[in-house]
Amino acid sequence: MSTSPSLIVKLLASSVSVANRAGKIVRDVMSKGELGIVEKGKDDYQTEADRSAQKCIIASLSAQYPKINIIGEEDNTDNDVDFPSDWIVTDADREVLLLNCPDNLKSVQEEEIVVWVDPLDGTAEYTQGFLEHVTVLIGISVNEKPIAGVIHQPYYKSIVDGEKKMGRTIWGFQDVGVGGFTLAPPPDSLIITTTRSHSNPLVEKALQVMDASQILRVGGAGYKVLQLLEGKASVYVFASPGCKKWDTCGPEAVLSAAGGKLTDIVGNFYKYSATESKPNKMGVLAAVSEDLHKYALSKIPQELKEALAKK
Ligand SMILES: Nc1ncnc2c1ncn2[C@@H]1O[C@H](COP(=O)(O)O)[C@@H](O)[C@H]1OP(=O)(O)O
Ligand SMILES: [Mg+2]
Ligand SMILES: [Mg+2]
Ligand SMILES: [Mg+2]
Repeated sequence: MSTSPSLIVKLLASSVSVANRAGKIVRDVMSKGELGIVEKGKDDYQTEADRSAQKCIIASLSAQYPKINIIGEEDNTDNDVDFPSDWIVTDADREVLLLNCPDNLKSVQEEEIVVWVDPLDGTAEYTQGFLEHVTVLIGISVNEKPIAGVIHQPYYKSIVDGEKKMGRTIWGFQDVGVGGFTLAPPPDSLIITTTRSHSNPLVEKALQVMDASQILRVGGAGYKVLQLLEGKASVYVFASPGCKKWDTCGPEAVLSAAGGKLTDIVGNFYKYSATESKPNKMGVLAAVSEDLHKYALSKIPQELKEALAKK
């Protein structure tokens, strides 16, 4: 007997489709060459791609799910100003629509959902030409927890049925699994992934204590979590307050659906209700397995935890 998909399954399927569209906007702005860079703060930029992709995502999801609380990174996006009608996406990914919803999420109502949107994660890298690091992030949370999420990579190149394809969309769903890529085991030696554009002495201290065989410095929270999922890195360490809820909600949902764990640097989970403060003040510690997360956490000295708490 077939039943109609639950609200959460539909929302995840819509998020996959709209992330694809937002990714095309990100590529189109870059090919036009007019980035329209605005400096929001120190080492903190916004481009026309961030603004437009956010309009596309929020307008599309709020048209279909009017009672969901959707929180996007960019706050000066003139949502009322006209934009192309093809930015409103009402398609839903067909494969995701076929997923079975876990019993505990079957009756979730729109009012109980908070969606965190990072229309372009890795803006610094986008403006500097490190396009592979760029992702579009959509995180779906219920009862403060990320339960499903999407990481779209607009510049991922592949060949599908003999044709070149640009972009891929990875999704994760609690108790269901992940899709859109092939999950790989962690590397044999300890490889850390961390920031390339927001480092400081505390970030460097946390890297030193890990005794890693290699440190990868790449942009974006989404891309670093992808590196964990694809076996390119073992642990993601960022002992600094710069990330916010929209940076981690989607990636955390995908990582935990794959059996991994993302917390702050002292091992506490972040909470994703709409009333939570936006900054992830205590940094990020993530790994593709509980064991690796535990190991990395055991390496962080007490002084470092205290120094970050004082920031
Ligand atoms: N100091 C900061 N100011 C603004 N955003 C930050 C800062 N540190 C981190 N971020 C956000 O977290 C993401 C991951 O950080 P990093 O690449 O440094 O590891 C960044 O791409 C950026 O998201 P965004 O590009 O969406 O603004
Ligand atoms: Mg930003
Ligand atoms: Mg971001
Ligand atoms: Mg962003």
